[in-house]
Amino acid sequence: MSSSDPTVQPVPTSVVEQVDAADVTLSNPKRAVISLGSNLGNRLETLQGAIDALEDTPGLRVKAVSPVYETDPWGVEPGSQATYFNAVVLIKTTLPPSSLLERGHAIEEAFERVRDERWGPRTIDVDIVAYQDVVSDDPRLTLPHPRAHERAFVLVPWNDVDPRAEVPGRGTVAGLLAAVGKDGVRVRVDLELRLPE
Ligand SMILES: Nc1ncnc2c1ncn2[C@@H]1O[C@H](COP(=O)(O)OP(=O)(O)OP(=O)(O)O)[C@@H](O)[C@H]1O
Ligand SMILES: Nc1nc2c(c(=O)[nH]1)N=C(CO)CN2
Repeated sequence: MSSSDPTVQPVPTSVVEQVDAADVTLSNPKRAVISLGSNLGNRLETLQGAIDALEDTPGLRVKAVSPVYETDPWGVEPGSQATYFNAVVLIKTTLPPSSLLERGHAIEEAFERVRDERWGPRTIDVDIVAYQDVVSDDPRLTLPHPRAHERAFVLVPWNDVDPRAEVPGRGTVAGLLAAVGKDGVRVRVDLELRLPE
């Protein structure tokens, strides 16, 4: 169609600007790091289900999945809860952080997670560990996750999938891991999570 076609209305500049802005967002996905944990029910199946649900999210692609770790429950009386399976996934997404958190909550609900006690047992926990280099102290979504830097069950699998990673404002994952140690975090080489196709 030629630009002189009299049936074509000119597109207002404001619309062109909006479409261009949306295109930039779509072609400019952001990196984020998600921690998954489960210590109730079929832990491996639930972790895989959460990964598949993340991949099924419009505007989100799972780029890497860590090995599975069996980990001692952190933050509670030793022996008071079953061990966790933990993993970390790297994603690229055009969703803003708030929508990513919402999606994480929806996945937790789909796996019938109940919230009755702090750090209580759960079928699935979906934590946003980091979103690009965003730093925010908003209690609804604190970035990076306020306890990620002290949790070996996050740092060990994160280091596997991105050995050069940094926790914004805290230092390198490798350095933090050297300080925290790997106690209570055991790789399960007999198990595997699939990267969705
Ligand atoms: N980075 C984050 N990732 C996930 N939730 C967050 C984050 N920052 C703040 N929150 C808020 O924390 C609230 C409680 O989250 P949740 O019940 O998963 O905590 P928890 O897993 O028991 O403990 P922890 O936060 O120590 O992992 C969520 O409703 C959410 O709004
Ligand atoms: N090992 C382990 N401990 C935890 C975990 C977890 O995923 N793994 N999650 C918690 C709350 O987010 C509290 N404690």
